[in-house]
Order: sequence, then structure tokens, then C-alpha cells
Amino acid sequence: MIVCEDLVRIFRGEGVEVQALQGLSLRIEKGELVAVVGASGSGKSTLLNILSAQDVPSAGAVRVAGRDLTSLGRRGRVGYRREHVGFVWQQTGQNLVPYLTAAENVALPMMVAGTARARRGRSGELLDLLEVGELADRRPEEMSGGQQQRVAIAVALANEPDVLLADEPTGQLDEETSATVLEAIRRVNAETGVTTLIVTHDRAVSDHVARTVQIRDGRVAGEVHRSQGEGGEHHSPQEYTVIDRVGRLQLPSEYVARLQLIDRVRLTLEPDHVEVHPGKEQS
Ligand SMILES: Nc1ncnc2c1ncn2[C@@H]1O[C@H](COP(=O)(O)OP(=O)(O)OP(=O)(O)O)[C@@H](O)[C@H]1O
Repeated sequence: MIVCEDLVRIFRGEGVEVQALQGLSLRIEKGELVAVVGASGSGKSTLLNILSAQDVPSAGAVRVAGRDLTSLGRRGRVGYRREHVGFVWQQTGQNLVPYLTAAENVALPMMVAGTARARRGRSGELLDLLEVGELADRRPEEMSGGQQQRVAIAVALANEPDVLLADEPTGQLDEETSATVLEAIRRVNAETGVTTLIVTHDRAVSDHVARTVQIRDGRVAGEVHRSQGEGGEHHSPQEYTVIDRVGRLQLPSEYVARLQLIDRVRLTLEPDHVEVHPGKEQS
């Protein structure tokens, strides 16, 4: 559903050049729920701006739902944003029209298609799915931050987008409220099958998603996969790291600290894997 290949985005201005993305490659399958985490300035917003066709990469390829975003013209981009992506912003106030009720906010993106009755019906269904059905007639100022974000998710889903993109959707919320919003996103993904990408600097988000991609300096540095057993229990997470074309890879910092890996490590090649040992064992 989402394919990025060697994405580069360079910002130039007044003699300085910033490489926000430096060869980022990422593949997300249809229906996946993925969190992208990274420190401030690592390129997360730049990636989302490209995926929502608000920005174009300086080099590399990007395809969403089979569309090559680099080849879209101005009208193509507007159509893509209106019909194929749903967006949730960090600022709760940015997601909703303040003088409209929750139900009217959700119906707004559906104005082009559908009858008033169909719009009302679907708004109600979406608000129920986000467990804010009873707030249908309230305006944003009459809701909490977490409730506003759940209504915002309903708005983003109104036109049945191929992908749901959320930029720090819990950035303005406390820990407990954040957990309810992330849980709502997880449920929406499971029930509607919409491919979902959440960008955040909050590593706690990986408790709520099966796949967390870490970006550092504008490229993918590693991944954590968490699978859930049939009884709902979590298996221990699987860490992945990226190996580059010449075979270099970066170990997760927790592993390095735990085993006090420093300067040199000892490698042993097994039939189907490679082991990494602290170098001091060698002597
Ligand atoms: N329009 C722009 N002009 C110049 N530099 C930019 C522009 N947009 C982003 N950058 C730079 O690109 C780099 C990546 O920025 P980006 O906003 O993608 O990071 P981020 O991971 O989303 O950070 P944050 O978590 O703070 O939002 C930063 O160094 C930033 O200063």
C-alpha cells in the first residue's frame, strides 16, 4: 500500500542545506498498522508530508495505493488528498471546524458525494466506532482533547481513505488519554482494515502496534515487531535492524548497553544466523 524507495528530501535556503531524508526506504502492506518513531528532526514530518502529497521528494520513488506521487500534477494532488488519505494532526484544534458539531464535522468531507441522509447515517456509524457517538451534537469546545482526537479520526475516515496518516496524534494529551486514542486507532485499523501510519516521538506507542519503525537521520534505522498470541498475550518483541549495501548494521542501544559491547565484538557464523559476542571473551 505504501512503498518508499531511497527517498531524499533536501531543503535549501540562505546558504544552508538540510538533508531531511537521506535515502529512506519503507514498505507497508495493505491493512498494516505501523508506528514511525524518531527523535525531533529525524525526518518524520517530512515523510508524512510526502505521503500526503503536500511535498515532493528531491529524489527517490514513492507510491501509495499504486499511485506514483511524484508524477501527480496540482489537481492530481488535491484529488489524492481528498479521496485517498485521511489525516489527523497533533493540534486538536487543527482537526475540527470549531463552530460545527461532531456529526457535522464528520459529514463535511462527504459533501461532494452522497445524500444528506447517507451522510448522517455514516457520520453516526463512524462516531460510534470511535466510541464518541453520544457527542454527535457537541462542538469541539464542549469536548476533551482525547474526545476531539477521536472525532478527528472519524473525520479522517469519512471518505473511506486508502491510508490513515496521523502526525503525533497524542502529542497534546496526557499518558492515560493518549492510550485511549491509540487504542481507538488500533480498533479502527482492525475493524475497517485501513492502512495506518502513526508518526510520533513517543516510544510507548510500540505497545499498541505490531510494527514500529525507527528513523534516524532521515533513514530507517531499525524495526520492532510485536506479535500477539491467540489468547491475547504478547510474545517478546522481535528487533530488526537495517543492513546496508556494504554489510554495516547498527545494534539497538539497549543491547549494546546490556552486554557492554565496546570497540570490538566477536562474530560467529552459524548455518542460518550470525552471533555477536562481547569482544573480551576472545582472550
Ligand atoms: N521547510 C523546511 N525548510 C528547511 N528545513 C526544513 C524544512 N522542513 C524540515 N526541515 C528540516 O528537516 C529536518 C527534518 O525535519 P522534520 O520536521 O521532518 O523532523 P521531525 O522528525 O518531524 O521532527 P519533530 O519531531 O520535531 O517534528 C530538520 O532538520 C528540519 O529542521
